[in-house]
Amino acid sequence: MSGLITVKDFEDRAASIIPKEAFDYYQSGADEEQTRQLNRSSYGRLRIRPRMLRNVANRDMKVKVLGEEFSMPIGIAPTAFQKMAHPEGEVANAQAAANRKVLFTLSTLSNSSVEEVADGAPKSPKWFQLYIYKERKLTEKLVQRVKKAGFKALVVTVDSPLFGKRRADIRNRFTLPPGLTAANFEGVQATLQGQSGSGLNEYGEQQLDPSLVWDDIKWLIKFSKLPVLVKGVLTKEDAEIAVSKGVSGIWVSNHGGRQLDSAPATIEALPEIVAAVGDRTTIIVDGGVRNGKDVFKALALGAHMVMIGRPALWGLAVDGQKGVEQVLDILREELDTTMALAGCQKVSDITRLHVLHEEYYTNFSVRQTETLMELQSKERKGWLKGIF
Ligand SMILES: Cc1cc2nc3c(=O)[nH]c(=O)nc-3n(C[C@H](O)[C@H](O)[C@H](O)COP(=O)(O)O)c2cc1C
Ligand SMILES: CCCCCCC(=O)C(=O)O
Repeated sequence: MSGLITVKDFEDRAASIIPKEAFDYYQSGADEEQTRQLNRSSYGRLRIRPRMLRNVANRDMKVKVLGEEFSMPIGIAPTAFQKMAHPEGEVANAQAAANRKVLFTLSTLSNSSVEEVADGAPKSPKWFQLYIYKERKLTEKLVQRVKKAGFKALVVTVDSPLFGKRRADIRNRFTLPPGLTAANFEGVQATLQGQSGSGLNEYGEQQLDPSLVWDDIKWLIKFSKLPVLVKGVLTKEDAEIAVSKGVSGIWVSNHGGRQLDSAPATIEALPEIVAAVGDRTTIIVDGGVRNGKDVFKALALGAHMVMIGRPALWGLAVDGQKGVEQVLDILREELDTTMALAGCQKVSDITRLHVLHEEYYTNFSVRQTETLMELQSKERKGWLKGIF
């Protein structure tokens, strides 16, 4: 597609293609959308400290996460109901990920079933995002199917005992368009009603289990025998508990600002989590990532992999599988440029010292000079006291 050179270009084009009700569902955050906006603006407050003369002639973005190699540290986060963006939905998104050798995560609430995605994109490196249902047998059956279909890990979303109030969905009485279902289920679990407000809120209250506690994660690890990551962690306390229960990774997320409004931006929450458990487990982050500089900043603050949610939906809406590939290519090229200009040849060259909060430059003081010196000795391990 010509003329589309940024993720924002894809978003604007998608807005003119997708029906309003679906675009509102994809775009919206909870309540006043403070957290959704903060996810973006917080990246803008971070500065990259570039290093010079580092021989960046040959650059390499490959990373290994949970033993699997990916072509770059950018993957696709789970988003529900992708056939509202394009008739090929999740299969096209997963195939784009396979073609670019990046991680794809399928939502429990997909319009294509786990089997359809596994058959349609057999080479896609894929994880499965799990919502735990009140009817536990339903979850158990689904996990068995996920394993059989070849998904490599489970990502349990822990920020959704119920769904945040997305005002546009309430006003639109959001429900799935005719012909689309939650394809992993049959019967009542496959449909959304939207009787008195948003069908999502009604469905969540009826179906999902709000009584979950950390021991349920232990149960899932034992029962599934798959690596389990927890998605939606925003504090070092929860990160510590998660690691003590045996998870294989922490996915720092505020659900794209769609759950608790006033929660911190994920790039603000990341440093305390990295400082607490970053040397013991895999750290993934998502939320507001829209260009290669954002990815670089998240890696500098200690993430091992950075995920995109809405940008893949915009790519899908604009041109199906090819559109997602183009969005991934834009981000890859931008990260590559950022690495070169910041003096990094490979991902492991990106260190904690490559990123500082704007206050370091705009509000310079002795205290902050000391902080920088402290940082120099700790490199990636420490988090920036007094600046965040
Ligand atoms: C339309 C939409 C649907 C989503 N569906 C799910 C879902 O089914 N499960 C889940 O864990 N997170 C879901 N998320 C959250 C994403 O996985 C991810 O955390 C978020 O989109 C990242 O922020 P970004 O969109 O700014 O990149 C959804 C987000 C959006 C925008
Ligand atoms: C329970 C039906 C709602 C699907 C929610 C998918 C999701 O996580 C979202 O943010 O939307």
